[in-house]
Amino acid sequence: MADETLMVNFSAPKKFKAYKTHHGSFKARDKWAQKKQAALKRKASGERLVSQFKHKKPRPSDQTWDSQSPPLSPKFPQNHKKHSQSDQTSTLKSAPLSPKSPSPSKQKKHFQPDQEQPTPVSLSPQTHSRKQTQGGQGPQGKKPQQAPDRKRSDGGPAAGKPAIKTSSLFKNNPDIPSVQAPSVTQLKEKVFTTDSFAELDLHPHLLATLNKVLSVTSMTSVQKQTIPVLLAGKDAVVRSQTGSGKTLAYGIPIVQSLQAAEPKIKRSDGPLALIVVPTRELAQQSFQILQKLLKPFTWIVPGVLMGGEKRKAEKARLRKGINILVSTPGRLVDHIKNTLSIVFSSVRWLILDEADRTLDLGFEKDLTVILNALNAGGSPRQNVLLSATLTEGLSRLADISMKDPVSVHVSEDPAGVHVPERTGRSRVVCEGREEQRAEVEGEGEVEVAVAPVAPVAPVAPVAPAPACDKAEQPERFAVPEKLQQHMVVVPSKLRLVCLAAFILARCKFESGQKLIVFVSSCEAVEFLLTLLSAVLVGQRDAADTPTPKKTPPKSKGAPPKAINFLRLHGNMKQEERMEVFQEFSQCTSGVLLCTDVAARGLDLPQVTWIIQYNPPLSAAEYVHRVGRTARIGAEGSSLLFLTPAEVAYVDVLANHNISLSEMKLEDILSVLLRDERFRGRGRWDSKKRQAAVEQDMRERATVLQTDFENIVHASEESVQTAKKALQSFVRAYTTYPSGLKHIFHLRSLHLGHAAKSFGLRDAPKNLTHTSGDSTRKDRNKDKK
Ligand SMILES: Nc1ncnc2c1ncn2[C@@H]1O[C@H](COP(=O)(O)OP(=O)(O)OP(=O)(O)O)[C@@H](O)[C@H]1O
Repeated sequence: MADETLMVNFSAPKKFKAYKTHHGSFKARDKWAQKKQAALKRKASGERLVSQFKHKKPRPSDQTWDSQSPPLSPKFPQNHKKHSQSDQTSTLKSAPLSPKSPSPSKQKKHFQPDQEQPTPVSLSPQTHSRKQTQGGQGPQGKKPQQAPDRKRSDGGPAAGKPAIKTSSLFKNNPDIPSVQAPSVTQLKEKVFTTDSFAELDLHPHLLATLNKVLSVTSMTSVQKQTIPVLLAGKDAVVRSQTGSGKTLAYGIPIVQSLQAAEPKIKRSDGPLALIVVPTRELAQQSFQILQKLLKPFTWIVPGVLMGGEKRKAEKARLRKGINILVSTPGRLVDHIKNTLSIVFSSVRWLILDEADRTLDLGFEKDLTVILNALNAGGSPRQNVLLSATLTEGLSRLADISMKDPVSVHVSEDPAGVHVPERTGRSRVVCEGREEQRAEVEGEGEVEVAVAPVAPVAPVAPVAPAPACDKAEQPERFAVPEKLQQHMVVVPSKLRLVCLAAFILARCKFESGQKLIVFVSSCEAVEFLLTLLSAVLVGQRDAADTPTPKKTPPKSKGAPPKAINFLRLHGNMKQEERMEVFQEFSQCTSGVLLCTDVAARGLDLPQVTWIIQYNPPLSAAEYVHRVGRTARIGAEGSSLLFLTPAEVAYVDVLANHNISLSEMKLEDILSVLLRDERFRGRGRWDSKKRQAAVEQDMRERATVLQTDFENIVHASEESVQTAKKALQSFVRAYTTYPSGLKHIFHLRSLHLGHAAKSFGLRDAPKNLTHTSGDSTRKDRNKDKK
């Protein structure tokens, strides 16, 4: 939908569309990846990007680059154009990181020559860029002059080393505002109770399965409140925080009731319980839990239907009979319309897990079809809606499909009762219904042949929640008690290096860290996967020591600490999605780059950090994303990236009782001081002064950014891929709901700076968009 509102003219070569990495890991299956791997190998052998000159003695003439000097790789001629000094190269020293950093003039003062002023990274287009030192042909196709190796032998600012062409990363950035996080009373939910499952009147085999197979003994709060209600045959609307055990809260009563059914259930009875979930991974996960619960009750057959699987095989399984059916909405509708053997006359249970998401995803029409088909079946049934963020909009669904539902709100501070105390700049901002991010479930392949369904008691289409009334009190959401929530304000240009530095800090200098990074589009996920893998993974000259002087001689055979990058998004093939899901579930450390396809319901063990590289479309989605960590009473942390223009989002979250503490950009970037791969040419390591340390850090950040840019600009294809990723980011930026447009608006997006965070040296000239009207029209159309 939003696609149509953008008229972006990137003409990426068609063949490039086929470039994908495999299994989410970085594997060279395509040309671009091969090139990047080649670059990686060069680095791995200690050559960095100046390998060709490693053994050549630097000469004074090597210090400069002139028009006679061709660039260094035959692959790069077209990229070797000179960039204007103002926007492409600069000294690092003059730009403040934030208002708190020394002002340019102050910094200058710090770095007087008599105070060992650092050698400025050259501004001059006559100096060698890291790329320029790679060898190859110049603009005029002439041979390069010899360039010295930028590796130092003495630990000092190597005389004879090339200057590094630096991007103006720290210049012309908007000021970082000081963040006055409003004080918020967070809603609390006690996860566990002291009550055992044995107190419920469950079948002994079910009880034994809970204890032995699922290793659970005490009930969680939501289980204690929900299971008796459902066992009593009532409908329920269940809201409790992420990772609090909602799956068992509905799974146990279903299994308990079906195993006791008389006459004994047969496969041929068809579906008796239907569980609808918004994503395939969640469908698979819920199915696996039900399989475990059903271990002692072999006559009850569970099954799963989801987009991406073979319909024929699913039809065959439906024909044989499935008693507890888990499905994504799109695929279920597909079968309702096309599979004769799907019969709902016996359905006694309808569970809508992540019920609000199922509506948000634009599945309301699907849900109407499902409800009509169930009603046509005519059997009385229990209906249960569950989510950590059930909102008012869901009550309409409850009206349609439920009978006097019992409301289970685990929070100690039920919404509407307590008005949290706030100070600061809080303001009420209500999010309207979310725009659908088209890729999310990847169910687009569902072909629905319009076969007539004859509903006995047709239900009206489930209406989406109307746009929030400004005066309405926003929903208060509970987040896990042991979740440490952080935010960092990062100017656009520095986003990529900040993300990379954060990943390095967690995955290279700490162990056992499992990170999930949320990104706003599939293309950006793919792009980041390739780029981060190429730059951060497996460089053998990496030194993990804090100071260069202590750098050990290159260790023979000591493997570099590899970072396991994976990715998950809706444009992936189904098998790949499942493999990645399993792999990330089982690994003990790694980074999962993903879209919101992984935001809901997934129970991935031991995730330590959630990074929201792009802010979510709503506070509810924020809650679900961070809820992938700190589950079931465990500890976990989250980090939200905001640009200076987006800082007001902190207030929006505060209005939903979500409170964040600020991390400083400098603190995140400071990890680069420990990584010698990104060492610049200054002798900052020998100095203790704060200004020198900061200068060193900036230089290293620039080296890192230059690595990214070199990889992106290694070929026209990779430039096009970066542009496509940027384009997808811009498109996603248009999908923030109107209630958040004052924070996330294209007008406040600096394209040139955003381009930098995609490793592009310039803002693409042909990227245009019609930001306002048509986007709005689309959104209104969507609301009708
Ligand atoms: N009573 C219990 N004791 C210990 N662990 C439990 C208990 N109940 C559930 N768990 C575990 O807690 C984890 C989270 O459960 P579940 O995925 O059902 O949470 P949820 O509330 O549905 O989360 P979300 O809102 O994110 O979907 C799972 O690993 C599950 O095995």
